[in-house]
Amino acid sequence: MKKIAIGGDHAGFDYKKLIISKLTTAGYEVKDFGAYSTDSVDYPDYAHPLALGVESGEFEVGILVCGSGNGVAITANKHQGVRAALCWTPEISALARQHNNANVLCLPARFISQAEAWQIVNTFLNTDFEGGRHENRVNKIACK
Ligand SMILES: O=C(CO)[C@H](O)[C@H](O)[C@H](O)COP(=O)(O)O
Repeated sequence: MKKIAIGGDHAGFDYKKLIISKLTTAGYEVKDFGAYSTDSVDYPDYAHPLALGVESGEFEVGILVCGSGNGVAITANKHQGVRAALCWTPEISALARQHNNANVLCLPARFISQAEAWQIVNTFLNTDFEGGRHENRVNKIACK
């Protein structure tokens, strides 16, 4: 079972809480990197520690939630080995895994419902990288 890191800012707090509850019920081991309330915070303070955990290999998958999903995605993608994808439908989420081998899922809490968020998470966790022609492309992403 995958070890999952989850985090976000105040805008993602309620969604994060719901996703943690569903993941735990499903038997996943989940580490919550915060934020821990809806008090206003700065998303890099949570996205950087989570991305470090994925970069180091401690966590196979990360999930980040902020208002638009962009702040956390931009932050996480500063880390080598992190491929953070902003996903707003299950179809985009599947493609982020199949074609991009994304290892961090970024959710826009202010633009999707909680039910949609869970479908997107579920798809991300249950879709494999296709490899093949995509392997070489993904290998070219990293800056040497
Ligand atoms: O980083 C973001 C936008 O790129 C996130 O959506 C934040 O959650 C958002 O900026 C927070 O906005 P707020 O007005 O401070 O609640």
